[in-house]
Amino acid sequence: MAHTCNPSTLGEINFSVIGQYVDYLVKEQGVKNVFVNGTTGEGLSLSISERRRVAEEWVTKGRNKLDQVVIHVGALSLKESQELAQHAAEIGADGIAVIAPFFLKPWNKDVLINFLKEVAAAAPALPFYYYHIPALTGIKIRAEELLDGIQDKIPTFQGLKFSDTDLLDFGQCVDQNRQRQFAFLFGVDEQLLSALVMGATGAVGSTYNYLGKKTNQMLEAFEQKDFSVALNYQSHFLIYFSCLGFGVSQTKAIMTLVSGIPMGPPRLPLQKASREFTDNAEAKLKSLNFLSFTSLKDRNLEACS
Ligand SMILES: CC(=O)N[C@H](C=O)[C@@H](O)[C@H](O)[C@H](O)CO
Ligand SMILES: CC(=O)C(=O)O
Repeated sequence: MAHTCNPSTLGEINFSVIGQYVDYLVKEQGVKNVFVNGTTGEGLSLSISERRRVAEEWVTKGRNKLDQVVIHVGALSLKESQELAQHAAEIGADGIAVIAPFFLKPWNKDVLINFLKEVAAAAPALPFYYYHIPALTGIKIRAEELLDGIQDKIPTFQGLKFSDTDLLDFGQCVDQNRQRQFAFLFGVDEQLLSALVMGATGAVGSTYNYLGKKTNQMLEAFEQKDFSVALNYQSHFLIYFSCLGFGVSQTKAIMTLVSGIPMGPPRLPLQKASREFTDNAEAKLKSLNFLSFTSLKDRNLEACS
């Protein structure tokens, strides 16, 4: 996530909370891998210099605490994407991820691969992940098709972050690459259990910021083949939380309530979650015994220093 800390409409980034955020994820949520400057972090709404600084902060503060820091370096400009990829390598990140460029669009698989290949080549020693998120990019090229022969073009290809509800496509990606050691990271948190059944090897998502511990319990139950317990986690928490709303603004508000770390509002064109949403979320979280910080809401959401 980016920590945009207002009063101004620009939503400046509050870099100073990143260290605290790392500690919270590791100690309170049992989350030791982070995906920086993606959707939740509003990576595409940040300037290149902001993206560089956020990445540096996560890598620095995460040293000896986090296992992996993967930086999303996708951009509309190939040149900017390459600059960010090279930067990620220089600062010692563990991997890079890229979405499809979404204004002037790659119209088929080969064109998309050509773009990704040029970005990957700017960081030839870093594992490369394709970030498939068609609902936001508008690029509907199936992941299964994209993966076919991808290592010939992108030798550093390491895996996929699959943020789409098409479990058939996801299952085919897994099935057709069985011999390869790819990471199949699933990104629709509400469907994670189904994706595990289809062969997901991990998950990347916004809700793990505050549901990391619960999700780890679900993964554990799945591992133990205790499917009714796993299903209970999936339905109880994620379906419950989806009533609250899962947009980027809402995630920041929920995360502030749950963690006590001021995430601040998002940057335009996103808008801060409404007061009504926050009050409702606070009441629901309280009823679930989710809040360790019950009376800090106003301070956390409004005041940032
Ligand atoms: C569109 C979006 O933000 N997708 C995230 C990951 O990619 C997910 O983690 C969702 O936020 C999550 O599944 C809640 O809908
Ligand atoms: C949630 C997620 O995966 C992202 O922020 O990109």
